[in-house]
Amino acid sequence: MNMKLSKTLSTLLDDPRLFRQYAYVDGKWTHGEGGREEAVFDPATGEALGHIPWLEPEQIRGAVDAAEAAFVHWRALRADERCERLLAWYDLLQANREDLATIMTLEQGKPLPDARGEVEYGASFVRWFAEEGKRTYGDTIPSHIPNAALGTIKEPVGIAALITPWNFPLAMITRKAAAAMAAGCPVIVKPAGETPFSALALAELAERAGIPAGVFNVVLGEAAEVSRILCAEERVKALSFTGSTRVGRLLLEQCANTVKRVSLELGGNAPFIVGPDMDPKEAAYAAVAAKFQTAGQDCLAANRILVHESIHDAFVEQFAERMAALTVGNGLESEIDLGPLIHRQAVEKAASIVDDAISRGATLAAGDQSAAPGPNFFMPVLLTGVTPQMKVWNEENFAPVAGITAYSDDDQVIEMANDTEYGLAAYVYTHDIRRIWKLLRALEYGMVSVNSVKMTGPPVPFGGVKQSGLGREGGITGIDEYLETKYYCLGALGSVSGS
Ligand SMILES: NC(=O)c1ccc[n+]([C@@H]2O[C@H](COP(=O)([O-])OP(=O)(O)OC[C@H]3O[C@@H](n4cnc5c(N)ncnc54)[C@H](O)[C@@H]3O)[C@@H](O)[C@H]2O)c1
Ligand SMILES: N[C@@H](CC=O)C(=O)O
Repeated sequence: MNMKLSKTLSTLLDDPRLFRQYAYVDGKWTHGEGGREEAVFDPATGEALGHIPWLEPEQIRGAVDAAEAAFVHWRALRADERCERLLAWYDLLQANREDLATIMTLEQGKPLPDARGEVEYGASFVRWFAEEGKRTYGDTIPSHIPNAALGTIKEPVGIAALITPWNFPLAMITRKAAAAMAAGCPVIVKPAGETPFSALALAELAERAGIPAGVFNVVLGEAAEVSRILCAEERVKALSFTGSTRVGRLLLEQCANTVKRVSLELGGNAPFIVGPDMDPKEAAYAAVAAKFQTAGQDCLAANRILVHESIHDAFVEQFAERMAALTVGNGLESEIDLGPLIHRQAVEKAASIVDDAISRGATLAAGDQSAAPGPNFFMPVLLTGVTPQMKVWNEENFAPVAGITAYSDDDQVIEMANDTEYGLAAYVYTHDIRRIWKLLRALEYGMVSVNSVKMTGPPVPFGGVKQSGLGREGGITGIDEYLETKYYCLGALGSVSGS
């Protein structure tokens, strides 16, 4: 392990113990028994921030043993007792917000204000589910059987494996883990190899909050190997995955043998529809906000911007002006709007998407890559004349590449917007109530946001349709992913049971 570089990250923290370079299993910081490890890089500078061990298969199964043992006690706690421990975790997340944000900016690259926002956002799920755990009500069922009482109770499903991506390294964990833990389930988190340190800081704070050993575990290792073991394990009852549709499909297949509960939050290809009645400037500013957050590496990023032909040119002009004002640089510096992309392959993918669009007739309206401040940076790009034949239309570009297309009427834009295998989120900008209702109903998306860039938060049932996923996270439905419904029939009660 490179102590000099590790020291560099820890010296930036008020509490250096939040920077951990071990896995966390059964309440213990754990190294890999086979000596395998992986370096973690700052995408802004390319420097190694530290190293993480890869656990061996037996150690991954050891995490399942630990979770199995912890389940007995954790599920037996009253909901309000679990709530207290989760609220203590929430308080610690808030108290350590600045350090958590620094760790996140260093490993993920997003600007520090965005990282602070994500810590706040991630913590909000812990508070929400801490409370929601007290409301996992069952039902009373009017009996059709003589002298019987019927009903349901909710029980924790069991051990949950949580596999998460690098673009939101903290909130994608807490949205799952807090729901599972509030329901009474222990969790085994497998974070992305690019951003493990946020997950490990969460583990450190969970321990300080009094979450018992084995309830919150973080395993590290070769992604495909770890996932295969967790999916094959019969004792793991639920898998919740956030990441690409490609990997989501693989994991769904791998969970078939043990018939697990599977929740998938996968890729998006969000249309951003602008109606003819909109002020071009208002709509363009909103579209820039919906496109460039986290440098476009957001499942909710506006991927295809569809603008009514009557205001198309004015919209493009306003969009370009607003986009030109965005600053690109190291997220630790002040006044930065876009940090780096996660790694060099992401930059290469973005460049190939732009080249493909230009070769198929799109116009490069803005986006000079010679101004990029480093090899992992990609300057915002504006393409006009985008068509369905282009990758920028069909693929989730996950980069600061905006593609704009003109349309002529509502029926056409509905067809265009739905022309994708994805169905996560869609944006609609118009003040015409009839158009709003028509689009809202016709769009094949799990979430539709009208005249608002911000759409997420703890009360929201977050999730997609089509190949964007299965299930919902957050909201009153989020905890159901970790609960079984047990039906009971109490027979031979005598006439007192009523109906
Ligand atoms: N719908 C949502 O809520 C949501 C939220 C955030 C990100 N995402 C999606 O995530 C994607 C970007 O994240 P990413 O690049 O980290 O995704 P990814 O699918 O490459 O990786 C996600 C996780 O899966 C692991 N993984 C990678 N390859 C694997 C394999 N072969 N077998 C098992 N596990 C494997 C990774 O280590 C990581 O932990 C985008 O498609 C984005 O839209 C979706
Ligand atoms: N912004 C999304 C994460 C997608 O990448 C969220 O709020 O969950």
